Amino acid sequence: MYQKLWDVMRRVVVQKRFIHDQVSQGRIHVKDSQNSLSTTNLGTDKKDVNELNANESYDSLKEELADAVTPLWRIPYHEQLKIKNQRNFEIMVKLTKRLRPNSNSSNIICQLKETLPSPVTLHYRNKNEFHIRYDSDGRAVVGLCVGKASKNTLRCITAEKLLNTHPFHSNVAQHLQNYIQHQSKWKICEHFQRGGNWRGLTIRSNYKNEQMAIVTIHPQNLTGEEIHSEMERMKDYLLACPLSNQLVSIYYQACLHTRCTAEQSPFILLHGQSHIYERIGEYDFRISPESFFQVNTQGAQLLYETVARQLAPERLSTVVDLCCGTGTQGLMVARHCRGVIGIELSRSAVEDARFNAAHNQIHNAEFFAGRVEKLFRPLLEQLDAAPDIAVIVNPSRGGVDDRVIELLRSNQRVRHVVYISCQADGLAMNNFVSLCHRPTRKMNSEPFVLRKAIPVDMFPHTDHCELVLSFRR
Ligand SMILES: C[S@@+](CC[C@H](N)C(=O)[O-])C[C@H]1O[C@@H](n2cnc3c(N)ncnc32)[C@H](O)[C@@H]1O
Repeated sequence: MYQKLWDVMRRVVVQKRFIHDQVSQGRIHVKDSQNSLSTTNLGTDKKDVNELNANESYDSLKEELADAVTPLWRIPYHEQLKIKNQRNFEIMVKLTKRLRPNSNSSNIICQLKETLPSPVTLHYRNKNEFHIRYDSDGRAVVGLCVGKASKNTLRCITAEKLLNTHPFHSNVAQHLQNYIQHQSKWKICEHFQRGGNWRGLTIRSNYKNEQMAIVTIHPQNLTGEEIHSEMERMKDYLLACPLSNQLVSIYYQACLHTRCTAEQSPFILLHGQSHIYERIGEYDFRISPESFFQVNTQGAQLLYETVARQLAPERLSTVVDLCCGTGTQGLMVARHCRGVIGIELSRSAVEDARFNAAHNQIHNAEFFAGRVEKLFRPLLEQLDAAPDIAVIVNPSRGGVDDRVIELLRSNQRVRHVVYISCQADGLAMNNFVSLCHRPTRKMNSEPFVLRKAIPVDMFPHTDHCELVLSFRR
């Protein structure tokens, strides 16, 4: 049943038919898109979802967006977790087959725990990246896109009905949309060569519901002064809207490409604070406009606690946090070990990490900006006196370069690696295989053994899940 459900998630049309069948057979309980919920037995999120959906209706566009962005939204949360359990089991079967081609598929390579549920299932995203496009009537929409430009089916739909999106974020998007529709002389930039300026809006928020808005525009041929005066007008408009007291920071970025780093094109502060601050447990973390931060803060706390338990660094261990972002994970174990060293590509995230260490009075953590595939070797050479090195690896979806895995395997003082993957059946699986395969002529060092896999659900209603893998030797 869950295998079927998994396939269904990927194809929305089939999804609806399948879920209809399952419901009529009483196997699963789904939310009715026209009105609250169709059955009882809803587990932990029953009350929230009931409250949320009462008297609400979804038009077909909103439903299409919900199906694309949150493909499990019709299924109660405890059923979603079963789907994720099954999915993670399949990932472990795949990994087992790659490492032991002759093995029986019911015998997976390590202990697989049940998926840890997200502490919050509704409106959990602390960041949304909205697009700005025209609708079929030529009106500006600040929302999320579904469909494909190549097939001429691309549409931008407002996100206020999405279960994972905070109403405050949709609120700011709505205000900007009103501004563009009724006040601005600028057009929307849908294709760089065809002119137009408005491109996107990113909203970040924290536990206090304070928000940072980052508006992305294409400068085209406008002068700096023309850009700045339009941005000032937009800022004044947003600050005159209801709930604008929550908008503690407004930036814009004039960007010539699909995405620009701060080095390519600076983020210009129009209003308020330069950063927002998020709290996880007893720690406060500063976040810059472009730094990575886990999108579900309470889920992140669960993830970091899970990783810390698996890593269990000793007093004399040095913890190396590869792809450390703003330093969150490493800083949360720093008090339990000799020291923490983080490597991260984004300069602004590294500046945040250094600030975060000082701000939380952690004095045994250092952070370096650069690529792990370049910086990890010299770092290990500097650590030649460290008795024990425990490594956290938390890269983007593509995993880390082979050279990083070779270094982990060839350094005998690395006895423990905890790898966090948001797409364990993608390229990252090559990393897991390389850590564990038996010695070859190219990599003849002692392999790691995968001891435990713990899925942590950071993304309710979607088909994504983090997987924490604990490797030892
Ligand atoms: C999934 S995030 C994890 C960040 C951090 N561990 C956390 O929990 O917030 C992945 C991070 O890897 C960084 N990154 C991607 N490729 C990298 C590379 N080659 N070298 C160093 N960092 C990289 C990204 O900038 C991003 O901050």
